[in-house]
Amino acid sequence: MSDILKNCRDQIDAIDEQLLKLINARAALAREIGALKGEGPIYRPEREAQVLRRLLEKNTGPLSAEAVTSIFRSVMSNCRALERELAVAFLGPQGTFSEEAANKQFGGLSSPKPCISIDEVFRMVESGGADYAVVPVENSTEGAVGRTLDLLTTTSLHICGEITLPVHHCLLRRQDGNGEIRRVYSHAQSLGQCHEWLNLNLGGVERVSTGSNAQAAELAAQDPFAVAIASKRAAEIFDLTILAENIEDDPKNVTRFLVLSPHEVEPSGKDKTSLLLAAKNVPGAVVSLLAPLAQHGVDMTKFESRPSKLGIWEYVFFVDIEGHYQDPRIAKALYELEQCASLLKVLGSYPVAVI
Ligand SMILES: O=C(O)C(=O)C[C@]1(C(=O)O)C=C[C@@H](O)C=C1
Repeated sequence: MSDILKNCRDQIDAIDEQLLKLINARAALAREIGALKGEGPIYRPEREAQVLRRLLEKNTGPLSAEAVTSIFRSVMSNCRALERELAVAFLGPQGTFSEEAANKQFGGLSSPKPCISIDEVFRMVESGGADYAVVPVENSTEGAVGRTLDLLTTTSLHICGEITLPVHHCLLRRQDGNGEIRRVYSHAQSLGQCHEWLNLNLGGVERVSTGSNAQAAELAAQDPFAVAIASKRAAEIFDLTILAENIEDDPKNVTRFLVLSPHEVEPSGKDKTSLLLAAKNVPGAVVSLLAPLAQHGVDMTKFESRPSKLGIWEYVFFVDIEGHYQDPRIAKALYELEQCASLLKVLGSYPVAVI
């Protein structure tokens, strides 16, 4: 071993010892905080967002912003686990993008609860079978996830966080598969996100939609004439060969997920509020819904309409605004909005996603 290499490694050993002491000192403080929380929630998304934002401001590299957030999410996850383990429900099975999103937000999952449907994810948390739910809400190519929006209208849970996940799809096949491809399995959203690529490369092949991409990978693992569109992680789990990578039509394909729980979240300094609105059945009512937001200078980041289940050609609106419902300016705008809407439900205020 060269002297330079030995010297670098000796320095790394010394730094690791310091890091170990410091991380344990941090963990001991987190445990102390845990004891102060009593019956209150252990996971504080607003505090975690503040910790990450502060570190990103201070980061001078060479570690990237992504690396710093990933390391510190894992540190906080381990500190949190000393306070109490959290059960997180998501659309399973293992290997879905929902699992990846949940892992990202919580810095690893000590008690994962994969569910068979989005309905089941909501139910799991509503019935106390899990502490948090992670559900997809919209994709940059395919738009809203209708089932999630519908369930948000009736749930008692609050949105307490958002996760943005770049989504890259792979074409997967059994290791021993060769010859004719007769079927391509994937979730309908993913088939849509790879529509052009499929037209160009697998034009005549039947497209079969499945409950999840992971299920598609599982089916392809049993079918020598099939391929699946799923993640790299699904390829590992189901022992499949990657025939092609990044086959999504838009290379900037991103899915946004929501985190839900029975608890509300305190302001973090950079928050979003999601609202469910319905307009009165009079001319100009939809336009008047937007007036209080404009008057108070509240920025809207999303406006999505969805057929209401109550009547034909009646709609509800999902609106995201910048700010926390406890901010006096937002509170005023919401009060005025309530006067002109036939329905206003605050679905939750939560920190804007950190990377
Ligand atoms: O500040 C707290 O409330 C903590 O419990 C500490 C800590 C952390 O490790 O920094 C852990 C869990 C919470 O979600 C937020 C932050």
